[in-house]
Amino acid sequence: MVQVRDVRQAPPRDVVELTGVTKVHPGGVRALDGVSVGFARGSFTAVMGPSGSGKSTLLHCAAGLDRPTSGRVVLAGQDVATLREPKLTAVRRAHVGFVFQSFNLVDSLSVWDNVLLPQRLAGTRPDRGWARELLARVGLAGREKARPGQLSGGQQQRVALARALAGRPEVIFGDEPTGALDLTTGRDVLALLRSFVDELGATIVMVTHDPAAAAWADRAVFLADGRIAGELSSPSAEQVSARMMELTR
Ligand SMILES: Nc1ncnc2c1ncn2[C@@H]1O[C@H](COP(=O)(O)OP(=O)(O)OP(=O)(O)O)[C@@H](O)[C@H]1O
Repeated sequence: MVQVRDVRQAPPRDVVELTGVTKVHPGGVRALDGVSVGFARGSFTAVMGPSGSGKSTLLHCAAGLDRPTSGRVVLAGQDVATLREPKLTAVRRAHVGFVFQSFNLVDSLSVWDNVLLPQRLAGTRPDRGWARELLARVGLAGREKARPGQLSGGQQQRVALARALAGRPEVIFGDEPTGALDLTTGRDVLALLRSFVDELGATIVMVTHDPAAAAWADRAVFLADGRIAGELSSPSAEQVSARMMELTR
């Protein structure tokens, strides 16, 4: 019998979907081994796992920064695993926002120009009203003219958060976004990420080593030896720590 899906009960569409993704790095390291995982629109996912388990490789493949050896990566409706440059860069610029551990702001540009830079690179007209709203939301209204070097680490990361969302991307990837921040500042950044999801409908995928950071997510996905090793929904820091202990045993 042909199954017809009832669209009224359709689950939220995955913004990013990896199917059977394997990545063998130069030198023969199999960093990902048949990974299948999806990230639903409007969700916040933490990707966790022991050192060397493939978290960064997963993030890079999911974001179209790296190409898998085999498998499919559908991002915003396109299989980025097979796209060639410059189309791949164009898709990434149009649909993906990034937040890194080391902020990655351009020191020679003002806060304002940093926030608008991805849209300018993508060749789209920056939405200045939205950028202003985002800077206010992250607590930096009035600091548009400052240079990154004049700001604290927490403030720089908040500029990066506004930048990540300024182009209204389909998904924001975070690579240890709180890794360089102290506890309180890191918590502020996580609260902002949470509010982006809850209040603005953003989709966030964040690699982290920190169980307390993962507890801000709707879901924690675990990797071990390049494979999915389970997940937790609405995880607590204690549950995440316990799972990590099992994986590193
Ligand atoms: N560019 C590369 N060339 C060769 N090997 C690589 C490359 N990048 C990653 N690897 C290897 O792939 C495996 C997975 O690395 P990856 O950085 O994805 O793991 P990770 O879980 O993010 O680690 P960590 O938590 O230490 O950052 C490791 O064995 C690593 O040494």
